[in-house]
Amino acid sequence: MSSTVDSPISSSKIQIHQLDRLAPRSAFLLFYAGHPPHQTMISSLSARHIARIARQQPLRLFSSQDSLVVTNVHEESGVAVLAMNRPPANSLSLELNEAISTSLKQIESNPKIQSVILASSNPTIFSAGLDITELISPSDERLPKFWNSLQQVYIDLYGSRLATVAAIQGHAPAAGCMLALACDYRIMHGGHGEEHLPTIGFNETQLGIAAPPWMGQLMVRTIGFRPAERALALGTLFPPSEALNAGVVDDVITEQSSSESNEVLKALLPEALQSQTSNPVMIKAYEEAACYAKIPPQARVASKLVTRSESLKEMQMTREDDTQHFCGFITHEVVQKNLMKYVEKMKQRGKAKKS
Ligand SMILES: CCCCC/C=C\C/C=C\C/C=C/C(=O)SCCNC(=O)CCNC(=O)[C@H](O)C(C)(C)COP(=O)(O)OP(=O)(O)OC[C@H]1O[C@@H](n2cnc3c(N)ncnc32)[C@H](O)[C@@H]1OP(=O)(O)O
Repeated sequence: MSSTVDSPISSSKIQIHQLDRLAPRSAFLLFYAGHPPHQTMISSLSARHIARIARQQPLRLFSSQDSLVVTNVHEESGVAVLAMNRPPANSLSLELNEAISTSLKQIESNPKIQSVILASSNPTIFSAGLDITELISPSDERLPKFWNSLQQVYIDLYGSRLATVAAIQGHAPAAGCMLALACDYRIMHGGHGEEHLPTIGFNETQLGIAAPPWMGQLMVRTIGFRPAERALALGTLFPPSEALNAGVVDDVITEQSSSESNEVLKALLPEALQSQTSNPVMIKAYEEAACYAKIPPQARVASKLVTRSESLKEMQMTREDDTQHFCGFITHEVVQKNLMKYVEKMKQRGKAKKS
């Protein structure tokens, strides 16, 4: 038996072949059909259940509005998109970190996909870094779990078999910058006039904390020892042209979106990103991702291992110590005070902006 399901989140259709007999592979099947499912929702539905609903009515696998991450794959070009979707700022909570890791693994499990674009559904913020509210008066149970989920995102992105391209539409401070630096290629939007320049960098010292060694080393490996040493100490947030000069990003796009939407992007982008089909950062990110996807994968992955395996091994070896340091540091009275002050300032700024 074969049936077709219209998905409310895209115009494409999911072919369901003899779904009743494919119980353990149902999530896979849907994923291969171009609809990477939201992990928790899919795992709570049995294949039999899905097949029954599919015969009766359009199947709502997940709503793009309440998914922390939205994804889509384009098998023809071997490119996928994974976009963070946690309003208002894509700040990294435990749940967002887990969603990024899970979705990346799902995309990796499709052998037809060779590249992924890491993007944001927010046109002005790539990611605001760690969700600072996770750091204030945290519970003993959640804090290490939270930090572990961030370490895991780094390991998954930095060590991915996929070529990873960061489409940085807007701000990317601290752990937001880490996400971008863990990718293979970074394209940043040049901003809309001098007053609205997005920035990228490790600004931790400005918050009274220091980037952990693996994050600091990521910057060192990206821009070199001396510039990284200075940027880390000062907590420098680079505007686009400075980020390009320093090598924090590989490309800066200054042109405005055209009125014509790009046909491949229409097929590639998840619904939450359909407004970005004429966005020059997305277009460039797709071109770059498609270019990587054409390289023989074994050779591409082997070359990535040459530059990344040592630091990944080191990360695995020091992971537990890193978690202990982080939890000890964050729960220190002085650090807590600094963080509270910082959040207070952030809220005041938000209020002032709204009034
Ligand atoms: C050896 C021992 C090692 C120990 C290591 C110890 C610690 C290391 C720690 C960690 C490394 C990583 C750290 C981090 O990532 S900390 C987070 C750093 N991020 C920031 O400082 C960014 C703060 N945000 C901003 O600057 C701005 O919001 C922005 C991103 C530039 C966007 O500006 P914009 O004007 O467009 O938006 P708003 O400012 O109005 O923000 C919208 C909305 O989002 C809320 N928000 C923003 N950022 C965060 C955040 N990081 N966490 C939680 N919430 C955030 C903001 O409050 C607004 O909310 P509102 O309710 O007012 O709408």
